[in-house]
Amino acid sequence: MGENRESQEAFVTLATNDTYALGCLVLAHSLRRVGTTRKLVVMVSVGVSDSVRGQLGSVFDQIVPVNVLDSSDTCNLALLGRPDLSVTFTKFHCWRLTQFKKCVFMDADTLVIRNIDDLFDREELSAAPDAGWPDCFNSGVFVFEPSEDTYKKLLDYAVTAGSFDGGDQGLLNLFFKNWATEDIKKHLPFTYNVVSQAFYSYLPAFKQFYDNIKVVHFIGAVKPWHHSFNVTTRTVTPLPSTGHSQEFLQVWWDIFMESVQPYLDPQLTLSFQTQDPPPAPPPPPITQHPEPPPVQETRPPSGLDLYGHSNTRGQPATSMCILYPYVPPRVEEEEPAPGAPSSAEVAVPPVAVVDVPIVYRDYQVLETHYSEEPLSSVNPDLPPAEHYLAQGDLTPHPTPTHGADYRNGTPAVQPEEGLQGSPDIIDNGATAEEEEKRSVESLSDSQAGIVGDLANINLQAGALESLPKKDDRERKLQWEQGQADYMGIDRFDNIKARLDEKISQPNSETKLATGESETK
Ligand SMILES: O=c1ccn([C@@H]2O[C@H](COP(=O)(O)OP(=O)(O)O[C@H]3O[C@H](CO)[C@@H](O)[C@H](O)[C@H]3O)[C@@H](O)[C@H]2O)c(=O)[nH]1
Ligand SMILES: [Mn+2]
Repeated sequence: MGENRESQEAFVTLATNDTYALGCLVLAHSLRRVGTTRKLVVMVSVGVSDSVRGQLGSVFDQIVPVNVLDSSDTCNLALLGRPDLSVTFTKFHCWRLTQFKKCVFMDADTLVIRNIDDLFDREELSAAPDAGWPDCFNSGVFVFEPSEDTYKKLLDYAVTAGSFDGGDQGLLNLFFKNWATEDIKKHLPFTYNVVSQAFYSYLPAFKQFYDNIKVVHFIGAVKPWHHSFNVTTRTVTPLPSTGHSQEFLQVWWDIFMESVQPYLDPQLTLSFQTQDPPPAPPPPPITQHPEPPPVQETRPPSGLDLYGHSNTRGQPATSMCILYPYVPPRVEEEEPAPGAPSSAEVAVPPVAVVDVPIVYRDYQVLETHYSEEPLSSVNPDLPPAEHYLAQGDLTPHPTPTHGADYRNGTPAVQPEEGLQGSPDIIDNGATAEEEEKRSVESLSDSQAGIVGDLANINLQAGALESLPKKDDRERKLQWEQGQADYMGIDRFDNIKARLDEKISQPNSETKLATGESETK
């Protein structure tokens, strides 16, 4: 493979704000770790601060500024009447990277587990099937050939045809409409874009092909950076009902903690805080932009609910609270004074809250087959959400496992270890239940943004579980028809627990248990 070819091919990603840029940083480091020989390019819009751009520059070969809506472009002028599609079209700017012959676009919420440079042997438009509708491709990973002409055609098409899902994926699937039937070589194996639903929708396949997984894609409204991370146990606590796999969340966080977090500009972190800022950490090793730009006050506007979070589910959402944890840079621990609590004993809660527009479809599993009520309306007969918060009912069955240890050069994923069930004891001696309670109690109002939202989800789930149970056979039938009760008995953590149980008994038949938990 000539060096020339390698310099003409690139992985491309996109961030329109600092939060997604964190994802881009982890993605780029994951690509470097598997030894890619291709260029890394990130497209950024004005929403990405100078400070974060500086950090992007340390791992990407090129940072390409793009406009969300460029009024100097005649095609884009037509789009001014369609602000809903503006972020969508930002992705299409990748076709303008004509300094490259071939590229692979990757969403900021993807994570590379194994080398995927062989993708450059594929043609435009190659992509993997979408788990939700396999005759469509998922637009989180795709091979394309940059061309101004294609870019213009895409925009023209967008203005006339529009996108059936309001996002780029709907539009790209209409534009490349022969993908499903024309050329099987353009169907990437699913292992090049394993979306989170796969972890619970087809567990035997997940287990069978686990070793081949090359790219994990954390689709949906809840992203890896929304989770909280315990600096003592160095484990991430999965949020319920996202479908994200614990072990891949852990891989994401291991990379974040190792290669991204220590270099974040502390002033940037502080500028996002709304309440109770923690003591300022020492300056990070890299500060490329000593004067960060002024960042808008992000205190939640009035009119939001108890948790400072607008409950807009079911309506086109305009903003949500996004959390990412403040974790102090790793410093050599001094001997703690005898009896004094070590700072490392306390789980560091998330503190940052920023407003981020949501224009993408919400994959969070919110549908239910029991309730007629839209989930956005909370049942007034139920206890208030604080009741559930007080009971620590947010993460019912955390199953901490340890992910890959890149630092020791061990493989990115160790399937046997990862797939085995994990003890319910967290490293520091607390039981999972205690740990969970403590982490919930330690949340301040500002931090409760997304947690409050998830509390509402659980509130619904709690209500559903108290309803009379449906006939088992009927439910099994529903499962087979793809109508699993994701909010209740078929919740991801329930299924995972059952799977763990099966796996820990290797001779027993592994099957999807959809009925009552079996008696043994
Ligand atoms: O405010 C935003 C939103 C999105 N993005 C970028 O756009 C990508 C797509 O958004 P994402 O939140 O990852 O969407 P998904 O949850 O993955 O949802 C699906 O639907 C999207 C819209 O059709 C497609 O872009 C995705 O590839 C597809 O997986 C992100 O990864 C980022 O690179 C931003 O930079 N800022
Ligand atoms: Mn995505």
